[in-house]
Amino acid sequence: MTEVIPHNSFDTILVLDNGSQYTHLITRRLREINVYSEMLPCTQKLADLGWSPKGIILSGGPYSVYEKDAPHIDPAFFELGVPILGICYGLQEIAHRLHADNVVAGTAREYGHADLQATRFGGHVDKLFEGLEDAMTVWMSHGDKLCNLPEGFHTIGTTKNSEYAAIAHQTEPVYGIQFHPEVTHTPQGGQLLKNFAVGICGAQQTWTMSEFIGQEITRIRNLVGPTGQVLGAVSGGVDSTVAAKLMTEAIGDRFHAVLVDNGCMRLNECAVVKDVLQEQLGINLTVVDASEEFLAGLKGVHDPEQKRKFIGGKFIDVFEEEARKIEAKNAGKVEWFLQGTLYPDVIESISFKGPSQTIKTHHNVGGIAERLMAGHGLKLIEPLRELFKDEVRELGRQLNISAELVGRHPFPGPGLAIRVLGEVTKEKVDAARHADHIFISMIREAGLYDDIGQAYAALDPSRAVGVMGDKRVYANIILLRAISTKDFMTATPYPFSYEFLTKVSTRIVNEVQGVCRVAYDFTSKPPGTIEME
Ligand SMILES: Nc1ncnc2c1ncn2[C@@H]1O[C@H](COP(=O)(O)OP(=O)(O)OP(=O)(O)O)[C@@H](O)[C@H]1O
Ligand SMILES: O=c1[nH]c(=O)c2[nH+]cn([C@@H]3O[C@H](COP(=O)(O)O)[C@@H](O)[C@H]3O)c2[nH]1
Ligand SMILES: NC(=O)CC[C@H](N)C(=O)O
Ligand SMILES: [Mg+2]
Repeated sequence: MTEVIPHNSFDTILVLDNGSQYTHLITRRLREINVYSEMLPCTQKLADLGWSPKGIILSGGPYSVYEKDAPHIDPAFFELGVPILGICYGLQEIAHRLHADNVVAGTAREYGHADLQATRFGGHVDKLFEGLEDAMTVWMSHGDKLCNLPEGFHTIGTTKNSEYAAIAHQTEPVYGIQFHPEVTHTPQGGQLLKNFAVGICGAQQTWTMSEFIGQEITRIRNLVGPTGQVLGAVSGGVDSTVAAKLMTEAIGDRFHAVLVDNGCMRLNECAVVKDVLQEQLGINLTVVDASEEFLAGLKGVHDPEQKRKFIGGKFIDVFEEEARKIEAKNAGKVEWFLQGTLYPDVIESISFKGPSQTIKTHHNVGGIAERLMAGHGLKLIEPLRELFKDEVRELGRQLNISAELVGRHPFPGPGLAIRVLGEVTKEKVDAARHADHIFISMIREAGLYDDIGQAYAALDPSRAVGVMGDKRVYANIILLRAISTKDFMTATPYPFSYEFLTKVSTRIVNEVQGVCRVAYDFTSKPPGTIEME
């Protein structure tokens, strides 16, 4: 039986990655039009693929096709008979394989905006530009170019610098474009990709989260079998909650969720997560209060990396113990461990980084999985590994998870421990937690929450002098941080109004014990990071 995984049950466009920074965007753009797409490195052999793509896109890449060590696509893909679209390096690869002299280093590099003029020939050749205007704004990023029209092709588009900026084979569904349709700077790029995937490859636009739920539940049931038990760590964050709800839909109480209270959670967090996951979503959840163990172990530890190391290790200890308890209670072996891996993690681990560099292997959050897999022989189950974050959010909405939870700001596993600078004590965590609660509540009341990528209050244990009620005080400083970001890789400080920050500051100084100053962090990332430690 063919396994129920997306590329076996949805029409799939295969993207072969030649190392471009934008390859994942091709996959994104196709998914946005409900066409399922997967990315694999350009070193993929057709013989090892094991499934049938409806069409193939060859991405851009940093190499020059004529260089000695440049990567080349397995020729078998060209014999497969499915439509092929080459983008930038991909176009150059199509031209180069027909004749080595077809691609040369250009005299002028072309970066950024270019004006493309399309030419129509009739028949399938025109399908790539169907419905697009003849004069197109496109976005380029290349130094090499085609110096000859490859044999058997028509030129369907030219720019000032590139005589063969777009080509189509006269009889076969093979196309190549020098520009990047996947970036938003190519306004008609989305339509072009749709023309290729839907119009040329005939892919059905069936990739929706409601379709995915049904198929994924079937897949989980087949994988786990009629009696298998699955364990999963949940944080109350979006990914683990959505994954846990999906598991519960598939196998009910044979899925065991564990939330660890590490003593550094936000105000009422464990109670709220328990209420939402257990009472509202019907997830079989155990909350383990290990707060004292964590706080005891953090005593005297000042170094951020040592704090993280201790928390990560302790986390696994607590989790392993809980796994044994659950096994004892169920009088049966737990065979599976749930992990909320997302597609960007998968892409990160498989993208083509070049012949001389090793391709990074996929790493798991906190190492919980590795230790449980090694120690307990648990197998990994990753129901979100084909999904992007916005797809996970949509999946959450389809699974009736509240908009509030689905839109939650990320919260790091070590929690407030990395937001109390230096040594962590219960008093300092309490102060940071209280200030954080005031800040976030005021952000919500002001209607700003969904506009901000992430916000929190941290505690600087240095002391400053203040005067409160005519008395001299010598107390800690609260640091407020809020950022705007697309992907959490880069970020800018959120532009609150002066009035808003003043109000927050007044409340924190008045209400939080041991604090006499409030500062707002204006640092971007880079050079700052989002968390303090
Ligand atoms: N307090 C906790 N108890 C149990 N598991 C936890 C805890 N904190 C973190 N984890 C585990 O670590 C994983 C990594 O957290 P991560 O923040 O990447 O994802 P998330 O919390 O599910 O979602 P989000 O990215 O929206 O916060 C979680 O999915 C969960 O499995
Ligand atoms: O689960 C997590 N465990 C961690 O140890 C951790 N450290 C940082 N983060 C989150 O990652 C994003 C980027 O944070 P930085 O700019 O501080 O690296 C931000 O969203 C951070 O909150 C973590 N999440
Ligand atoms: N973006 C690309 O794919 C660039 C391809 C090739 N490295 C060039 O410079 O032309
Ligand atoms: Mg989280």
